[in-house]
Amino acid sequence: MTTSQPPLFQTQDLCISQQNKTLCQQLNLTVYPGQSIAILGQNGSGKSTLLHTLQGLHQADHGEIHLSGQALSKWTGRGVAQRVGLLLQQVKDEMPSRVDDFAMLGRLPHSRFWKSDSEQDRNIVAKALSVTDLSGMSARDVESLSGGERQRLAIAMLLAQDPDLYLLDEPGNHLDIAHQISLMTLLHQHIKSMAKAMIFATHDMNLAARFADKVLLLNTDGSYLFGLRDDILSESSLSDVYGHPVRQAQTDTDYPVFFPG
Ligand SMILES: Nc1ncnc2c1ncn2[C@@H]1O[C@H](COP(=O)(O)OP(=O)(O)OP(=O)(O)O)[C@@H](O)[C@H]1O
Repeated sequence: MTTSQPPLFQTQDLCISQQNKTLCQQLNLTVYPGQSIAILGQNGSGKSTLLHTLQGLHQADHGEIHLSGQALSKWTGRGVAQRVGLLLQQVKDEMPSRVDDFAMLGRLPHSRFWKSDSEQDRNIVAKALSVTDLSGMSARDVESLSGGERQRLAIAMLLAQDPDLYLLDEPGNHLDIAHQISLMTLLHQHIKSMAKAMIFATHDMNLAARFADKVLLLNTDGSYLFGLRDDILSESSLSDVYGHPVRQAQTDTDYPVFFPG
């Protein structure tokens, strides 16, 4: 991780609400290339709404969002789609489509409408399907996939999109532990080696502890804690944010491990 480069992404005094319910007050986030940020908070605390706001899908009440030094509102939709990718928590019902054609949709922000898929596009999609363990299913219909396979396909499409900033809403949803760890490791290594960044919302304290450099704890009143993982994650801060006791396990891992008390 380097902080000598300019930030990839920044929010200044961001305030977000839904139907008059305050979700985020005066949020100041700075994300540098190579950084991984986890968002933790109770159900309904605003994790998904925040991710949607960071991609421009939800309008903030107040504050600024900057992507690569320019206000998000100044980028074209295509410019945002080339730079920011969002993994939704719930994938809407897909149209009937082959798995590889569906993953190819990730290349849309980079393609010219009068050109068909290039060999480079096809190679990128083939690689995305391979690393998500879907190569053997590329000719299958999306509708025939299991929940975990659909989640891997959504991640494959995102990898094909190749954004600078990955916004991931519950990336571990539906995944068995082997795929959870392998895909989070893959994304983590990818953003480190390619100077990209990711912000992921999760209910898994241990995915956050293992894969985040920084953590945002969102409280239900819109207040928050944000900082380096080891400054933020503790038995008391997690117990406070969840309203339930959380204990830290004694382990020899280089990341903390927590469990509900
Ligand atoms: N379109 C909407 N209209 C009205 N209220 C909404 C809408 N979308 C979200 N909300 C409300 O905003 C609050 C935050 O929702 P959000 O989905 O961002 O929370 P979350 O932290 O991601 O929750 P979870 O952990 O359950 O996924 C919730 O109270 C939710 O009911």
